[in-house]
Amino acid sequence: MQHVAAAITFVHNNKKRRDRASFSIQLCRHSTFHAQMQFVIAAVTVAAATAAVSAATPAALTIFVIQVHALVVQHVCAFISVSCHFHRKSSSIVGTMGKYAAWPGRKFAKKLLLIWNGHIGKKKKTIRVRTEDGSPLESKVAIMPGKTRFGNNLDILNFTPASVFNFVRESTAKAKAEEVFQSTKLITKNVVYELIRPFLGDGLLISTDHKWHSRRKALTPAFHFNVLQSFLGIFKEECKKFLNVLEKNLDAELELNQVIPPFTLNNICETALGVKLDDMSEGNEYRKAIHAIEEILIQRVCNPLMYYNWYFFLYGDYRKHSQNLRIVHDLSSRIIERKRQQFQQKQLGEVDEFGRKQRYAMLDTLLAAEADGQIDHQGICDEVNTFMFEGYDTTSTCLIFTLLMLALHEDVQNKCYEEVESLPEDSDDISMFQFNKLVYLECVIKESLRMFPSVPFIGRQCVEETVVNGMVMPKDTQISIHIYDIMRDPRHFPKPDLFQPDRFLPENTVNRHPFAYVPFSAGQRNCIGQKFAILEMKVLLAAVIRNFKLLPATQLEDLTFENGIVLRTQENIKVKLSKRVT
Ligand code: HEM
Repeated sequence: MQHVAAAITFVHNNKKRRDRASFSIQLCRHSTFHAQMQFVIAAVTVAAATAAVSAATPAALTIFVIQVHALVVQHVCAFISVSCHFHRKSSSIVGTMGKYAAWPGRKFAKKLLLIWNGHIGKKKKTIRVRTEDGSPLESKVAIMPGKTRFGNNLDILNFTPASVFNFVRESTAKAKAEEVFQSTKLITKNVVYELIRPFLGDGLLISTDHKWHSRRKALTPAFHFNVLQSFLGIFKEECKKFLNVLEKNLDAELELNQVIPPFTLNNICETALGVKLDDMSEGNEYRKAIHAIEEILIQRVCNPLMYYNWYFFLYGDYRKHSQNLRIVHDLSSRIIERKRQQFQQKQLGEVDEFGRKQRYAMLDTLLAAEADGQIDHQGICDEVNTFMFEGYDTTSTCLIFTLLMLALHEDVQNKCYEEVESLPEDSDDISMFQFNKLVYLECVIKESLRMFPSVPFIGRQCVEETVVNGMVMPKDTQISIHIYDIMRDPRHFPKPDLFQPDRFLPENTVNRHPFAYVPFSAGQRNCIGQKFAILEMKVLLAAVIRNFKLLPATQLEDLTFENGIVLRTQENIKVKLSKRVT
């Protein structure tokens, strides 16, 4: 039986859970005992809070989350939504309540508010996002109108992974995203990333400040052209295995979500980490665990009360989360151990036999840094987890969508076929240079990433007061950047919902704004693995197109998009294959 549980949620927007908290009310459907427990807790808190709010002045209602959406400013057509957590601090409510000393529930409500807002009363000033020139905020940004007197908090009732995706998209407005990308102050990730921290630790994706700077500097050479070139043989070998899988699925409907991920996981493990996965079951278990972790993450995003670790521990899927974390962390530990043994046997030198400075793959680089005392074991684990995840799921997603689009657009597929036909017959003879010259295939990958970016939304937060787009954003303001919508802006990509790889032909990109196309993000925190990804995908796509004709089995209209760590669809994506006769 389904229960409707009302939960008052309090989303803190800084680590210390201090002021500028956002406050939202959410109803969630559950059928478990936990839901009943939530209901009891929630019923009490709702009653107390409602009483507190109605007892206080209407000004008290200013505790709420407003999604502030920046309007267009000047020439850039990026989209950005700045989720500014507006409120008047709980302390002001408590203060206002002083006038209602006679109200019997006052003490209880005050206590509740104090619990919610840990360090209440330390600062008396309310800090809000404001415009630099003093004009009304609405003149600079689009503020999502709330449907109730609680602002837009109640508008997110019954969130699901699919509705989160749509809500985030609807709340988008035009503004300059380049200021966010370019800002040296805005390199810290926002509160949502804290939910991935148990999985990825303080690796390159999540870390910030000095740690991020030094790791990024150390790891950049591990993705140098020469290193990538040394990976080519591995990509080709894995590709041969993949083609064998396809051979077995001729004329049947092929579920891309099943066959692509093992290919990209093997690739990242064998190249960047330098370790071959022992058997298929090792990889399967890892992928299943990642999926489970992602599902739990989304549950937490859908119910902000779950942001609290204690609440998640008591009422969330904490145990399932821990079990799956153990699986992924065990695999990465085994990988590090295997590599460490190899590393100790063959200490890596500073220069090669020709006296040139050697460049190492990613895990070798980290082990060398460990030997120099620059990183500890935990640091290596965090980076390995980050690279395994980032390097596998993102490229899988892109390959799945690219193969789907090729199946749906026969003309595009034929043009790609013409291009790849010119490559040497034996794939072992194809050089990196020849892969780089597959210009049209690259346009196809880019167009697919434009329409279906593997990472649709990213986030930042202000660690100090920051001015962006004429808005003064106080410390802890949460910012989400809508990569998905940036790249569907008709001013830069006319008819954005049409798949047109020609948009990326060199002659058509000359005047495009540098921040109009950002599937790998932009600025300092852009993707370190983008060249790796493009090369890996080209190797696979060229081989598939040369050997098979792709036919549609899934239509775009069949798909329901969902929010995940990467872009997800509720349905598996399928294509059909027929062997090309040469
Ligand atoms: C189609 C493939 C890929 C896409 C679309 C993609 C996209 C992105 C995006 C949008 C970011 C910024 C994330 C943020 O700001 O929160 C990012 C960061 C990152 N990506 Fe990728 N990525 C891809 C492939 C890869 C691969 C293959 C690797 C590793 C080999 C990788 C490793 C990373 C890392 C470590 C970061 C964090 C970089 C930093 O903050 O310094 N990515 N990626």
